[in-house]
Amino acid sequence: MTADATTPPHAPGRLPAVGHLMPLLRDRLAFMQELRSHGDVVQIGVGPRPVFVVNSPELIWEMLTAQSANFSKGRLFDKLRLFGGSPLPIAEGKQHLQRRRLMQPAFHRERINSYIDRMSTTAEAALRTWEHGARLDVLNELQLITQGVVMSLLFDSEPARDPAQAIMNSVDTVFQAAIRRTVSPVSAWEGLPLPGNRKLRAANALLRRTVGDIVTAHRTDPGAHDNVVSLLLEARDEDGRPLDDDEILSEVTALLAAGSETTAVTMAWLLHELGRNPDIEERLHHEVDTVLAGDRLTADHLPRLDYTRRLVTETLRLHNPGWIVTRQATVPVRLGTALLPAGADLIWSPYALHRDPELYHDPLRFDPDRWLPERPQPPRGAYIPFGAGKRMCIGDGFTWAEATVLTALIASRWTLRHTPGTTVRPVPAITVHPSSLHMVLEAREHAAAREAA
Ligand code: HEM
Repeated sequence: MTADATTPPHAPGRLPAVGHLMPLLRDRLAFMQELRSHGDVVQIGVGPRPVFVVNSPELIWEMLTAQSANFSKGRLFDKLRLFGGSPLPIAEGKQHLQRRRLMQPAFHRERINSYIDRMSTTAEAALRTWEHGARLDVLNELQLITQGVVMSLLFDSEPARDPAQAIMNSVDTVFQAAIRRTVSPVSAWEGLPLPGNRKLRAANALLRRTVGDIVTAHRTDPGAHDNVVSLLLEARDEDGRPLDDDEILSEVTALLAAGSETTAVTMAWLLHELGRNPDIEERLHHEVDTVLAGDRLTADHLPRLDYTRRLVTETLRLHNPGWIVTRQATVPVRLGTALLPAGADLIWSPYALHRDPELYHDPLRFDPDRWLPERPQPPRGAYIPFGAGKRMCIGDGFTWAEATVLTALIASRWTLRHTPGTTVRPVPAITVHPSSLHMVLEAREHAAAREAA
């Protein structure tokens, strides 16, 4: 270690015993963004617990790639064990590698192309229920759609709307409990029979029952399916051992949780931006009308939906669903000039990174054209909506396809208008979701007729 390596500085405003709990409770997102100005790695206090926030893109990249062996997933993921077991997002070491290898085939590019038809069918069924003039709870609706899409990947089928809503509410309850426990400085209350803990147990029981029924149905007729559950049922580890029901259940529940909320939130922000940027919406409509030309959307259309993809790229920058990703140092480490002891808790924030004014010109402006190839691109590590390295999101290709399909299908038929006087705020829970986002549906043929009149 060289002489200039030191313990990172404390962020200003730390109070005895509570640390930076006040700004974290008051406005977590503003606090995380403000930390950048205090250094590449900054120390904050979550109550008495020190946490190191990594702000520089080079060091985040280094932590996730070259030095990834020195870190475990950390506190947030530990709390996500509430979903049960040690599925892929939580598994460590050899177990992680084995599970990743096992699941990877389900996420190969060719497989994803084969899902596009299922994605369209699921989305179109939901869009057929939309009515001109109706006021839509955008996030809830998109959660149901994206959950349906992930279910079709996992099981080839979707539950009816009521069970789907119940599953979604349960996932939400577990997520909320995990984030509360991550930012809470004490954990003594976690095992007490409090209303929140009882609700958590009920939510978990419902998830395990519903998903368990589907797994059992697959077991009784294993050859009848070609999906992630059948892949997991056929899998064997190095010793030829199959996964047991609990392991399958926790993998499936984790994919359901990781894969629906994130994409739903991204799509909700995208529709919010379209609603307040009519010029961007018009360009999207033009592209979708030209490329689809009234045909059913297929995998062949996707590479030609250029503007749509830039729109998704920009949404994943400005409105990245992740505001906190955790790690824990398993050995003493050095990141840049920061020396961190073994056991140190670290976090990085995709949300704050993607809004860093040193990395992006006019960072708060929603501008899909900043991703035109002729424009200067941000440096390595500055745009990592899906993380990086061996723990990078396994669902990245799936998400690009799904978000492009959903955007194109919605834009080909619908315009969503904000209701006058609405203000939409970002709420940092497990993802950064929009506060209440209700929009009015306008069928495009009605909008065209209105403009012509
Ligand atoms: C907008 C959509 C999404 C975003 C922004 C997102 C983001 C992320 C990020 C940042 C990580 C890495 C976390 C870390 O480094 O600790 C991750 C991991 C993961 N994601 Fe996603 N994700 C999205 C969609 C999906 C989908 C659709 C699926 C599956 C259907 C999925 C499944 C997973 C899994 C299983 C992991 C753990 C991978 C591993 O540890 O090997 N995600 N995601």
